[in-house]
Amino acid sequence: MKAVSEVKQYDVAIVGAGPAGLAAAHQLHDAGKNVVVIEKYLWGGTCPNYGCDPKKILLGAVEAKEFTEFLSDSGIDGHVDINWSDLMARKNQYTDGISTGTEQSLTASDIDHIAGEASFIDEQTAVIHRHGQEVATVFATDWVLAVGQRPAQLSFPGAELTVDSEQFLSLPDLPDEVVIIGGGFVAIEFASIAAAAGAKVSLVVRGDRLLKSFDETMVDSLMDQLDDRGVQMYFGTEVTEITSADNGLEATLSFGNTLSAGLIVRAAGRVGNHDTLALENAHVQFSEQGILVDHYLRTSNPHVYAVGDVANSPAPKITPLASFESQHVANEILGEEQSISYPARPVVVYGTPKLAQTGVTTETDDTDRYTVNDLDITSWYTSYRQGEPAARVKTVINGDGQIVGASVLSTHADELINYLSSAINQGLTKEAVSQQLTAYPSVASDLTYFF
Ligand SMILES: Cc1cc2nc3c(=O)[nH]c(=O)nc-3n(C[C@H](O)[C@H](O)[C@H](O)COP(=O)(O)OP(=O)(O)OC[C@H]3O[C@@H](n4cnc5c(N)ncnc54)[C@H](O)[C@@H]3O)c2cc1C
Ligand SMILES: NC(=O)c1ccc[n+]([C@@H]2O[C@H](COP(=O)([O-])OP(=O)(O)OC[C@H]3O[C@@H](n4cnc5c(N)ncnc54)[C@H](O)[C@@H]3O)[C@@H](O)[C@H]2O)c1
Repeated sequence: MKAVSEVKQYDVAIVGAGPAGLAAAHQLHDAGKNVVVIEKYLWGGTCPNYGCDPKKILLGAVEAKEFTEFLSDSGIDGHVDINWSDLMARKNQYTDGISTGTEQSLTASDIDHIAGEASFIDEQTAVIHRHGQEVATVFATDWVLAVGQRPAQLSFPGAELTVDSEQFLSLPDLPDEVVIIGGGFVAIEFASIAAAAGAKVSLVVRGDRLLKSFDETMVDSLMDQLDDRGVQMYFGTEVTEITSADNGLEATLSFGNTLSAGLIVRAAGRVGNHDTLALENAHVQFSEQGILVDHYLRTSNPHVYAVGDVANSPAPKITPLASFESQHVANEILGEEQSISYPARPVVVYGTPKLAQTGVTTETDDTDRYTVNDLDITSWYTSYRQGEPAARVKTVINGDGQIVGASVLSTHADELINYLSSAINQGLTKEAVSQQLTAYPSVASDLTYFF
């Protein structure tokens, strides 16, 4: 076996300093464990550096513009434009300090951390490489793998001319014409931002609909809104080639026609970073969907757990779930043996408008157990006040009158879905919700009338 650097010994080694890795690191350290965190790129991971947070900063300007347009000729005169480079500067001002600040907070908390890429050499030992050099060897009693995902590559000729989500969120200029490949979260969020910022946006979607995990009728309502905002959608088609043209790029679609674009964004799903870890040396099994875990989030190696985006667990790959899984594993390492059970989880697509869902699907056809209410709330006070062009809520109520599921389409869907998730997790009936005191008029005061 190749000689390794001096072996550092820990109770727990955590690979990946995103929301998942950091949550476990702080919890285990606070409980007295000797912990190390290993990160190969930016401290803080995807969400604050090149995911959720920068995206929602861009959306801040989009919402301000939309709110102005909603009241155009109804109290607001004039036109608002998004200045992309100023907006990007504002975003950079936020993200530039994230990685350093996160590392500083590990130092301040006295948590050992190593910059570099971890790969296993046996069941409990990994070497850490930085810029091709071996910088450390780590042995730990337990390992938490929280290495996340990266954008999937595409393999047609010219695919290297596309940009991924991280590059989109740092674009110095936004071209006039943008093609986005994909029909999931990233594609819709970026289409909403680019269209509001003035680009002509085309979505190229391989399947026959957007957002397969959401209620189809709600997705149809979202599509109508995207259509009204000028987003062109091509379904059942793929990009088969991209070539450089005089003024930019040209994408050829599988049904033969071409789209010109200054920018082509690859938003065709994400793949796990487990392939960076030499998992075979640790006898940790994985599939294309990520690291295989049981109900305790344990891998095939009893010393190794996997959490967050890289775990092939049944949870959606979003930040709150990454932290939730991580806290669960930290509790297990601290001696609390319990299989994981997920509460109702709010999932939001930050488009224009936002689409959110939680709990039992509003597409349920189990009429013996559930009643589904479907309300167009566009004319309700909250939407009317802001001139919102479309708003809709669906709720699922069980036989005991408890709220068990919901879908919301609205500029306020991110807030409403939190209230609804909270009601579901507390087992509240519709009567109990109507007895809650809320400020009036407010988004929350509409809740009483949803059921
Ligand atoms: C564009 C975009 C927008 C998003 N928006 C939202 C949103 O609005 N809301 C939401 O809830 N979720 C959102 N997500 C998803 C969210 O970012 C992820 O669910 C979350 O970051 C997962 O956390 P994690 O810790 O599992 O992985 P990550 O945050 O990806 O962290 C994993 C870390 O591991 C590191 N790493 C990888 N391999 C190694 C190795 N071998 N050695 C050392 N380090 C390694 C990586 O560099 C990375 O820093 C978004 C994602 C994207 C891409
Ligand atoms: N608001 C949020 O919480 C948020 C935002 C962004 C991302 N995320 C997370 O990141 C994950 C990844 O997002 P995503 O949008 O990249 O993936 P996704 O899995 O949501 O969607 C991928 C889409 O690309 C399509 N596709 C795949 N290959 C294609 C091809 N060759 N041509 C055309 N279309 C193709 C798929 O049919 C699908 O519609 C999400 O599942 C979610 O977990 C969450």
